Amino acid sequence: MSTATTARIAVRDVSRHFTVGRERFTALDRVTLDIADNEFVTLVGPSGCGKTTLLNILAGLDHPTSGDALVGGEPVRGPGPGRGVIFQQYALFPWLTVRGNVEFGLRTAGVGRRERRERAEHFIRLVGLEQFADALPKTLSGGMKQRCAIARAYAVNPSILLMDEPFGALDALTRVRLQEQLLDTWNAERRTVVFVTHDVDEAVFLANRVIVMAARPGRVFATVDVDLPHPRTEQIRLSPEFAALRNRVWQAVHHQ
Ligand SMILES: Nc1ncnc2c1ncn2[C@@H]1O[C@H](COP(=O)(O)OP(=O)(O)OP(=O)(O)O)[C@@H](O)[C@H]1O
Repeated sequence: MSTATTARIAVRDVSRHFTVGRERFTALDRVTLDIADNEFVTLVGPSGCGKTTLLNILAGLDHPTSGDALVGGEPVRGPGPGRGVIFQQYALFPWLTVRGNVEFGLRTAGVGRRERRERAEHFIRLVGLEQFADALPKTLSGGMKQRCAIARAYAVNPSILLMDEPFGALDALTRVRLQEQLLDTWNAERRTVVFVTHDVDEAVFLANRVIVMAARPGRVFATVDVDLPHPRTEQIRLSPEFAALRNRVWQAVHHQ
């Protein structure tokens, strides 16, 4: 399978209104932003600022009321294989093993048996689940299920990964491990990643750029470039540079 080369995202003046009863509610108000090929961007902001709405629009699961969401210069009209989506709930098929889950998308894409097997093995190894390739989801921990979901999303070779609070339901330690593993995976096989989180530390640790959103109406409030080196180790997490960036993002989120 080839990887799409057009993973550039352009959001142009996107607004999204919802009508509830007689009330018209502005979930997104003229959001404009550009995300480059292979960039890792995190979206952070208070509850209700439109993070999920924006991600859904990029996924093609929702549409702007006005404005355009473009991927590789083309308007997003619906979901597509070039964009993999990972949600907070694991969304694995309970009757399929880890390998079966990772192979599933490849089968739908018409990939032959042998290549399917090879690609699944590769991504299962990349997320460190090789010992559990034949296990069913119910026998896995939350963190392992989420690693399986990441392997499954990666396997179909999307050029863009859209992740909505994927580690939100996990304990702090598992969360930190998965952040490191996600970055290892991203360093090994670059993708454009848009990652929604409530967690300021997570937003800074993962990103090349943090986009801070504000609510009522949902909009881009601030952008913070994260120039911390890779690999991002525990040492980086404990560094004064990390603390300074974290404080900037924290201020932007909490003193809007
Ligand atoms: N289908 C819908 N119908 C009506 N209102 C909606 C709908 N979807 C979202 N909204 C509203 O739009 C606003 C933005 O919601 P969204 O889920 O995008 O925010 P969020 O920043 O992801 O929030 P959270 O961090 O709590 O998940 C919220 O006020 C929400 O109530």
